[in-house]
Amino acid sequence: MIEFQGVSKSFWTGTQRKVILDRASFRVDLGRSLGILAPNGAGKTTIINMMAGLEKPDEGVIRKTSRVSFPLGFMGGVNGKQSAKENCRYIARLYGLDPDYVESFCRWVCGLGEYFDMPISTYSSGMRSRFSFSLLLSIEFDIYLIDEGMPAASDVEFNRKAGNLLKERLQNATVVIVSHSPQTLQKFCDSAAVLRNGRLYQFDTLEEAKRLYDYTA
Ligand SMILES: Nc1ncnc2c1ncn2[C@@H]1O[C@H](COP(=O)(O)OP(=O)(O)OP(=O)(O)O)[C@@H](O)[C@H]1O
Repeated sequence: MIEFQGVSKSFWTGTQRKVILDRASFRVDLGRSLGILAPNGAGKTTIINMMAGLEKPDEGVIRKTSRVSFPLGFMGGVNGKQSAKENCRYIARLYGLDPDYVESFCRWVCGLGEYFDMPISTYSSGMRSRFSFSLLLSIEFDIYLIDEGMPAASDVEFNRKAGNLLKERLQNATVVIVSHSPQTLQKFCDSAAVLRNGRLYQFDTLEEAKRLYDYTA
């Protein structure tokens, strides 16, 4: 479970305050995947980062009682001077997992060939996405955080393999996915919310969320 209690977050732009959340309270329960709809710049990435613990609220409390993933595509914990092999073995140790297992799983999923043993700084953005996706899938979390705005991998074979693995993983896990597109959320979510004017409006169905989203778009 992830619970936001009276959480506020805003940024000062130099001329005005950009409000992302204004004393918002909501929770994400295990087994009930949540899709958050919001237009560009509304604060989707900021909310995902707060759930991951990468960004702090200005006020309020964020409580977590489950294993929550880093956001899909997050490369902050990866050392660009080292190879995918070295990085995934290191991260496996941080999570108390078997480095041999994590290495062979990632090597198989991301399909980078000899680049898996070369420094990450030599990868294209698509190759980085493939590596970070495989790393996320190699670790079992209760709640997976997905920001649809992150750079995507364009390799068809990889997308098929990773998509199937993600679907399998989500049978026993919960996902929080943020997107500006209702179609993306349809595939994953049991409930939906709309982020608007600092508030998160939660709905039982995506249809209801879409109505508010379309109305305010
Ligand atoms: N550190 C910061 N300082 C100032 N403004 C920021 C900062 N981080 C984010 N913002 C602003 O807060 C708003 C929300 O940013 P965020 O990246 O969370 O939006 P988003 O909904 O994910 O956008 P997109 O759909 O374009 O990915 C934007 O207007 C952004 O410019």
